[in-house]
Amino acid sequence: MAILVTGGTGYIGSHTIIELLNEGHDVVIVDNLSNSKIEVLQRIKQITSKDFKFHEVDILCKEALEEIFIENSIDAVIHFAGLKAVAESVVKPLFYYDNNITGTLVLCELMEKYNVKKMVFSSSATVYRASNSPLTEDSELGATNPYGNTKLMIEQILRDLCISNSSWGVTILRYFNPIGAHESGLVGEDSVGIPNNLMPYITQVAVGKREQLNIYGNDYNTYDGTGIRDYIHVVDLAKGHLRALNKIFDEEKVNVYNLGTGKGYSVLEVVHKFSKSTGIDIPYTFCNRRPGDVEVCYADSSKAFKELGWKSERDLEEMCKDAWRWQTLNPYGYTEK
Ligand SMILES: NC(=O)c1ccc[n+]([C@@H]2O[C@H](COP(=O)([O-])OP(=O)(O)OC[C@H]3O[C@@H](n4cnc5c(N)ncnc54)[C@H](O)[C@@H]3O)[C@@H](O)[C@H]2O)c1
Ligand SMILES: O=c1ccn([C@@H]2O[C@H](COP(=O)(O)OP(=O)(O)O[C@H]3O[C@H](CO)[C@H](O)[C@H](O)[C@H]3O)[C@@H](O)[C@H]2O)c(=O)[nH]1
Repeated sequence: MAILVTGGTGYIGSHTIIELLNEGHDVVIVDNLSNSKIEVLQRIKQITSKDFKFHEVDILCKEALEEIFIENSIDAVIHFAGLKAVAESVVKPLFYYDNNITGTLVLCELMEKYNVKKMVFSSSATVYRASNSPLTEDSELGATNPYGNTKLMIEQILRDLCISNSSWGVTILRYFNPIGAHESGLVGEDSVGIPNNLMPYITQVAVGKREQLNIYGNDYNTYDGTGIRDYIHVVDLAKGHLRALNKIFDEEKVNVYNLGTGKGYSVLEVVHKFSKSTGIDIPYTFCNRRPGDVEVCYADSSKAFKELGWKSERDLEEMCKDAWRWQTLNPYGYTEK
């Protein structure tokens, strides 16, 4: 198939493209490089020895995006492009609503115009109220910040599109906490500035870029007091997209799947596993809870296994080792320094 990948130079997109190319798909990438680096394209080529197309285009720019639909015969779209920093979304809601929602509307309008009505969409576990883990796809929904609202709104837009015309087919994937990197150490997460997320912060402490990890809260009602999440290896997550692609041509128009491991780990467990896997101690200090954080969040991913034949295969140790390999081989990410 020929797949248009929006946001394809980003963290999850780049890993997914490697899997798509390895399975023989044709790939056209569109990304405005607002949160990614062009160097990743060389790395993908190095790993796969395959060619693909790249367009530096903002998906809000309808004319430029339309050119891509005119020039390429596309079968389906995997839509990763979006802004994802929760705290930033609280400060800049209009920026987030515009980029994520207007961007999706422009994309869908062109998909309809050029009769490309099949999409896999990146949603998030953040759409759940998250009070009752394990979370199934039917758990109660509700977002607490503009970023989460954009995901919920886009899910609704895609549902309405499928109701409007039966030739639309959409698979919504709700990711839990992707971490790790490609085993080659050539492709990984290149956080801009101070990382918000746990694993990139840990690896930056390990490499000496940051002094210590701040653990946000040790007074949660969990066995060691720290928050529990469902960490999933980014390569397992990427592989889930290939299984999801088969589903968009199905009878059922909208399908929703959790992509997680089904297992929750506390912050302290992740820190200890990282130290054990790499031999590096991570100094940490406990501080206040981070506003908006939930206590426990992990997936019931049995639906993805039943219907897509997908399940995660890599364990926490592999996630830590791969994240560390990426960090040590690329202390400054994709840039030299
Ligand atoms: N990483 C996570 O923890 C996580 C969890 C759940 C859901 N998601 C979702 O998965 C998707 C991919 O996440 P990621 O971690 O790879 O993020 P990322 O920031 O690494 O990748 C997103 C890519 O989209 C591009 N982009 C953003 N706005 C664009 C626009 N208007 N036009 C063109 N390109 C644009 C960015 O430059 C970036 O390369 C996002 O939609 C994100 O919300 C991520
Ligand atoms: O420096 C840090 C960073 C994180 N944490 C803790 O580590 C856990 C994981 O935090 P992350 O920021 O890595 O991940 P979140 O679960 O908070 O959020 C991520 O996963 C969600 C899906 O579950 C959403 O997609 C969200 O956008 C994405 O950032 C939380 O308990 C958090 O409090 C720390 O203690 N110190």
